[in-house]
Amino acid sequence: MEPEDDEEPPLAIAINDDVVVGETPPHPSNELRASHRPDFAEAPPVGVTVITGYLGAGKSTLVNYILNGQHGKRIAVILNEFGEEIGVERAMINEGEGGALVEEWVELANGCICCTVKHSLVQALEQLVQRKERLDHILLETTGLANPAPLASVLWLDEQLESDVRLDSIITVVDAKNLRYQLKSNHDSSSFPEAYYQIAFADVVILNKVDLIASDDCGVVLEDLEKDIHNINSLANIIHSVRCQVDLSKILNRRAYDATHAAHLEALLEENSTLSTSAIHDSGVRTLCICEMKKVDIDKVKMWIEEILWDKKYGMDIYRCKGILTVVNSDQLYTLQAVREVYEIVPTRKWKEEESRINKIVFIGFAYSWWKHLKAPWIHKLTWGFGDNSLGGHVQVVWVLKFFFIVYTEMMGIKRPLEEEDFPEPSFKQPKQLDYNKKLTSNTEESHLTTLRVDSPGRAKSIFFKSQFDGRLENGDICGASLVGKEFEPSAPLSLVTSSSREEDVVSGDTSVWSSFPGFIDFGLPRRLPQQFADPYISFLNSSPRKEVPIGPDHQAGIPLWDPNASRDNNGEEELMGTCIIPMPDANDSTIDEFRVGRGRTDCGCLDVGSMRCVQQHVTEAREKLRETIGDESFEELGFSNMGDEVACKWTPEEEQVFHEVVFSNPVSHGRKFWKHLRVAFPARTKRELVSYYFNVFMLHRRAVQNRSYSLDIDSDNDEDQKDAHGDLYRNGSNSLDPDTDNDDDQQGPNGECYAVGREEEDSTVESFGDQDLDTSWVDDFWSEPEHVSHDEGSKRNHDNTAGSIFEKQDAVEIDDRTEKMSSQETNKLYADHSFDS
Ligand SMILES: Nc1nc2c(ncn2[C@@H]2O[C@H](COP(=O)(O)OP(=O)(O)OP(=O)(O)O)[C@@H](O)[C@H]2O)c(=O)[nH]1
Repeated sequence: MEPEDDEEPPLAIAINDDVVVGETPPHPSNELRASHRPDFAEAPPVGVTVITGYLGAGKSTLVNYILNGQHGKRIAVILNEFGEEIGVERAMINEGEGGALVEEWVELANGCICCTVKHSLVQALEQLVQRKERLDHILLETTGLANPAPLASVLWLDEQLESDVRLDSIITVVDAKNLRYQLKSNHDSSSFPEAYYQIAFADVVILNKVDLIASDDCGVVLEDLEKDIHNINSLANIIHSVRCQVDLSKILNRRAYDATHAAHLEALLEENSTLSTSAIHDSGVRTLCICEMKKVDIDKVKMWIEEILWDKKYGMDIYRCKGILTVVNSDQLYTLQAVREVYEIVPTRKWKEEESRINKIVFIGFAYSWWKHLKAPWIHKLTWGFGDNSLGGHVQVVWVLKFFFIVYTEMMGIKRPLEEEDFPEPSFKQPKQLDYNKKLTSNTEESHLTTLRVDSPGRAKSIFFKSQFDGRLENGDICGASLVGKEFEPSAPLSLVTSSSREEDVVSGDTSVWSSFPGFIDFGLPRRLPQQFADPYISFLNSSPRKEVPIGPDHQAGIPLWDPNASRDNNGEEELMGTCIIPMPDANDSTIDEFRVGRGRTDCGCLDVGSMRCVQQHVTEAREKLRETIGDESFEELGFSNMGDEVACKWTPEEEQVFHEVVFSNPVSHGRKFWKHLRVAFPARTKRELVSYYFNVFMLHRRAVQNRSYSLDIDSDNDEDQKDAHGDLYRNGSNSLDPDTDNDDDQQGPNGECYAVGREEEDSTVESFGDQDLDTSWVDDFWSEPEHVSHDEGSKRNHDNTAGSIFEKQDAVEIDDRTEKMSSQETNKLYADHSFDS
């Protein structure tokens, strides 16, 4: 296992313009200490105002108001957005006429600031305060679904930051129109926990949108709302506002953490530390993001939005929607804003020349039924809303956790895009890789046209202390410099959407493949180019990476001897030996035979019985039946929605392609560890997601194909050739996607039917990992190359590997046998065991 803890964390943002390009920037934590910065040693700490509030309450309105205010302060803003909002937010931000100007845009697609990106937050702060001499204040706008507790703990309790940054105050913006509903729902059913905690932590509550309260009973309603707020937080100052136009002296430099407030905050933090994730996040909330390049007809969009918001036509309960639109016969950028059923579409400004005109709409709301609809044909209706009936590209549906974290400051006065030189020169050692790049690019260009995403909100894992946060995997480096210094060193093999050596290839890399990697900066900034493989053949010389498993009494669990006479009176572990815990069915019961496991389905009427499609259909039916039986809530809670092929929905086709490529390009026979490369290829994916995808989707698909393959159809020379997520053939080690005509029939059944590797699911699924952190460090040590599953006892119709790899084959059989026998429970246990080990 790599000594990750010793590594420097990836930089959040290359914000220090004093650093010469090419030089390693100084470690931020060193920079942070006043002793290392004699020039600024005396400078007072920079105040950080946390602006929080539920979805659509008016946080951005407040930020815009502050940035444009005549306060004379140089303000930096850190913005953590939820879902795929970056494009939307960025376009919507008023860059300030005479007010603050945006200097830098950075996205960290790592999760909710309150859950998973605290580490990145600290780094961003560290780097901001390095320029403290030009900075008076920092605003930190959270997502509408953030719990302020972890932020408060980072800003207030963190000793490292103490000297340079101080928590000035927590401002919570609430929506006067919707607050009642949110608090009542929280009271009745624990929905909207975020709204509750945001008020609980506030120093100031801005009771915004009072203009939306009917004027007749406005006074009474506001008084009641104030009572509600004070019931949650008696210390909060409440300010009424319309469009957050408040006296800024009541917002900035409050120095709220005097003795009284500090005690209050401390008590809250203490209380919060014991809360479970589900207590602080509404687990039903999802994000759906739709992108479309074509210009839209604004009337159709309005009709479509009204159907969604007002008629709830697609079963969605939308809490929040925002978007940018490019409209026919107009060069104006239109913004769409909706909070519950109130919406507006207004022209905001002219599209800039360098901007790519796009429609991008983000919906956030209660989610269960969305998924059903996403699979259903309403997608077509939905895109029909955009001008014409054709999709113009294929629709991707993915479930991903993605949040964006943007830092911009007013110091420079103009945007400073990253320099071309900030990005590493790629090395190109394998000409074949170039073909693959081209293929990937062309495959994905069309899919760039229409993108449909469903995002899931983050779940808090380590609530309080940043030391608990493992930023390595989840915390991708957005500027690339630090990754290049570590995982992307020239010799490090990396297989993903690799770059080519030519300039035009760099340009052609601007596809949705790139956009599926959150670790780059979108909107016109140069793409970070990952490095190529080292010589793939070199590791042929290495021995098998398989680890030795020690045996003997020192390493194995003790199993007591069977004693038929053991009585329950005995204490100790023997007492249950021989005692039937789960009653077994009566062997003489004839009805049991009917349902005997292993006989296959008796009720299947599919024409393509036994095909992967057939299996998938039955699994889906069983899943739906189970959902009906146990109810949606239990279904979600037990993790069934994160199990099996459902997991694939959280991945874009491009990501899946890269996943396959990475795994197959790092085969056991080459002594490679694909987990390591997966982590590099997917810096924003958690270990849990990687492992989950591997076991729930990748492995089951492979097994499905293998189970249906005939040994005679397989060219033994190409034993390691694999098909990727979309059925394209490529060869391990060579990274070639060149189809091998010898293997054209690899996936044909006895009657010549074709088995495409697609969205199928085998009869078994692997259980989800629940809400706990999955420590997959064992993956590095133990499960080095489980993908090498080439022999299948069960199907007797498998690859017949002949010459040249006997040693590998033995390994594979062992691994295969073990996975074959693993039930989902056992698999989970295996994860758990190894998490504990490591
Ligand atoms: N009528 C009315 N609308 C307001 C007021 N304040 C903000 N809005 C509108 O409410 C919508 C949401 O405002 P934002 O500032 O984007 O809300 P937010 O809290 O940043 O939203 P998220 O980023 O989704 O969390 C926008 O359409 C605003 O124009 C107000 O006082 N009255």
